[in-house]
Amino acid sequence: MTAFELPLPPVVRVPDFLAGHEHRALLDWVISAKELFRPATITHESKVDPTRRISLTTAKLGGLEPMLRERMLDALPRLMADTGTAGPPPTSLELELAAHGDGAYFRPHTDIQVGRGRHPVGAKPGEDRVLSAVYYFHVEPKAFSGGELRLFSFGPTPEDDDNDRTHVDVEPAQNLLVAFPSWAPHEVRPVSCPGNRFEQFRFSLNCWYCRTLG
Ligand SMILES: O=C(O)CCC(=O)C(=O)O
Ligand SMILES: [Fe+2]
Repeated sequence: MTAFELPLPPVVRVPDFLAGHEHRALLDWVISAKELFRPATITHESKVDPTRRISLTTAKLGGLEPMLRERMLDALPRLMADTGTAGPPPTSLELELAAHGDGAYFRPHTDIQVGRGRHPVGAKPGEDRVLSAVYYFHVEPKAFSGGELRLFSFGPTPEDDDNDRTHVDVEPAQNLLVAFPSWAPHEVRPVSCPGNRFEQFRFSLNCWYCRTLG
């Protein structure tokens, strides 16, 4: 039973984000670029820690990078408005591809450091992440289950499964863009992908909109 209904961070969903041919080109490219993916490190720590995160990532987007940057910049005014993000617009973008296979997950975390001893973790020196956006795509028929993006209510980042903590789950649906403030605690729920074939993984494009914070 949920003891308290705590406020959730704002989350924006943009269905059918890319045009059909753009979505297909990205999927084809990622499948062909399997060798570029490496075990993911924890956000701005250079170590791989499978107790906290199991997934594959690459910052290499090939020839699709200019198109993807343009789409993400086009979406920015709507994402800022709908998440209630005030202040000057972000000054740079950080892009990364992720592939979650069988048994993959990313335990609860925030995409920027918060609290004592924090330092900026944005794309350029001094910049911080302001908004986090994730674009989901996969082959049809979909071969994985789970992998929901779980956003938690305000409060400390949960250490472990905390079923009492108010949360909202977003299904990583085909061609969906989701955005939320980078300070919001969230996780990727465990993925099941029988056969563990790379082309059937849960694919995503992570985008962080960055600027210096006052
Ligand atoms: O793939 C997702 O749904 C979120 C990924 C994430 O939280 C991250 O890479 O920081
Ligand atoms: Fe994250």
